[in-house]
Amino acid sequence: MAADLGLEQPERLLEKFAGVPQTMRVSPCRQAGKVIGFSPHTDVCAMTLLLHVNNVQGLQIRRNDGKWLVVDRLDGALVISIGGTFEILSNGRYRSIEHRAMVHPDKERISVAMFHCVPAQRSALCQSSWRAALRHGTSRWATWNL
Ligand SMILES: O=C(O)CCC(=O)C(=O)O
Ligand SMILES: [Fe+2]
Repeated sequence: MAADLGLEQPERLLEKFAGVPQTMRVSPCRQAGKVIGFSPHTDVCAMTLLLHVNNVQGLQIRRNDGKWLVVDRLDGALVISIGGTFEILSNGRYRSIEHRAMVHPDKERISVAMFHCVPAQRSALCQSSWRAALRHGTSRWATWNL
């Protein structure tokens, strides 16, 4: 992805978007068909790595036709999603997908995410950089300094 974005120093991507881990536990609910664990959203960070820890499926992504598609759980596999930061920095070349997570009627659901984000204290500067990225396209990203 870094190469595709035309970065002169692809390894700098790792430095800029440090990972913040978070564990999510969603309690079972008998009325699972009527409630949502995580409401529809797109992640704001650059990239999310998600691991479904126990054997309880629940993640769904919204397809272009508006229908929800179940993301099958694969043992030990990470689900990697693009966040809004990357969508902006790539001028929409990489799209942040809308997703949600459903609850299970009788099993707790546990997932662990690593959100790769711009550090919060730098966000004001980032917002002006995003605007620059939008104006000038991805080539500006190569010289984007935090
Ligand atoms: O637990 C999941 O499957 C998704 C969680 C999620 O979308 C999030 O925390 O942003
Ligand atoms: Fe999410």
